[in-house]
Amino acid sequence: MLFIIGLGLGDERDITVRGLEAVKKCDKIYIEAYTSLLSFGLSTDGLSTLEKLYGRPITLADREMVEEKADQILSEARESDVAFLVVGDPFGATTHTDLVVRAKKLNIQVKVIFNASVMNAIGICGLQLYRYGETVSVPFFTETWRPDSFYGKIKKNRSLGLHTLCLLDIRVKEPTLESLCRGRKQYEPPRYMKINTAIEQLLEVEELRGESVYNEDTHCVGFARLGSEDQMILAGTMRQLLTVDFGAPLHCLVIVGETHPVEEEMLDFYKLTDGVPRQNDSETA
Ligand SMILES: C[S@@+](CC[C@H](N)C(=O)[O-])C[C@H]1O[C@@H](n2cnc3c(N)ncnc32)[C@H](O)[C@@H]1O
Repeated sequence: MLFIIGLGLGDERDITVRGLEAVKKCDKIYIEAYTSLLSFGLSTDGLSTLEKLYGRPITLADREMVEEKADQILSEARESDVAFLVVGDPFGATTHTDLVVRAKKLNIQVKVIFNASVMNAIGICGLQLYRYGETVSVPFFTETWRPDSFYGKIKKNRSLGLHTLCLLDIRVKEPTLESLCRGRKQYEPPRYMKINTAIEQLLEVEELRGESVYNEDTHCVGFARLGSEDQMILAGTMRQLLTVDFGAPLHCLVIVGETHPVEEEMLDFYKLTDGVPRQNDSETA
């Protein structure tokens, strides 16, 4: 049996009771480590807090492993109970449907155990989840690659008065250009996009495309480390948020659409007034 288990957003204590029970009875445990940040952490003694909690070793499944060695995970799941852990929810933002489809085609039983996702945690700012349009991803721009497909989607959402969740790029285990040329893999240090970079890139694209989809005065909400004790949530214009230090990753950004008075009332608590938020939200984590 293949158990696909959501770990939630904060730390190792956010696994559900049902999830923990499943992990404890599995013969092998993998953790997906490329679409989210392990604030759950691999500690310096080499044993992660998760491994301590479960009393079991965990294999880090990076993108290469999940994409190239899924067969190994699946053949183990055919013979025994295997846990595949995902930070957040297994089907929140990053869908692990590929693994599920492959398992089902091989007649391997799959059990999914849900958890909180960034997709619902953003509800804390008061913007109603059912008033969002399509979620977009903002990739890191390079000198030669500046993809802007998010722009059309944001335009559509805004034309309908809907909010837009922007998920920000994560670069983990990216091979260096040099190593690709030499055929021997070496990796860039991990990079997590900050809200400031995302806003810079969004404004750059607006400048280039010029379709007046948003501008520096457009209202947004920035979120950092949702679900952690020190989560940070601030509402302000793009200009205001551009200079805020949101601290350590992970970050995401919401571009606010048309608001209902009830949404406004809640959002007000997170608004920057004279550069200072009315409320620090860490106590609600
Ligand atoms: C591809 S999604 C992974 C979603 C995860 N499976 C879930 O259900 O939450 C990763 C992106 O979501 C956003 N994100 C994930 N966790 C976050 C958190 N705790 N606080 C703020 N943003 C977060 C970041 O923009 C990050 O790059």
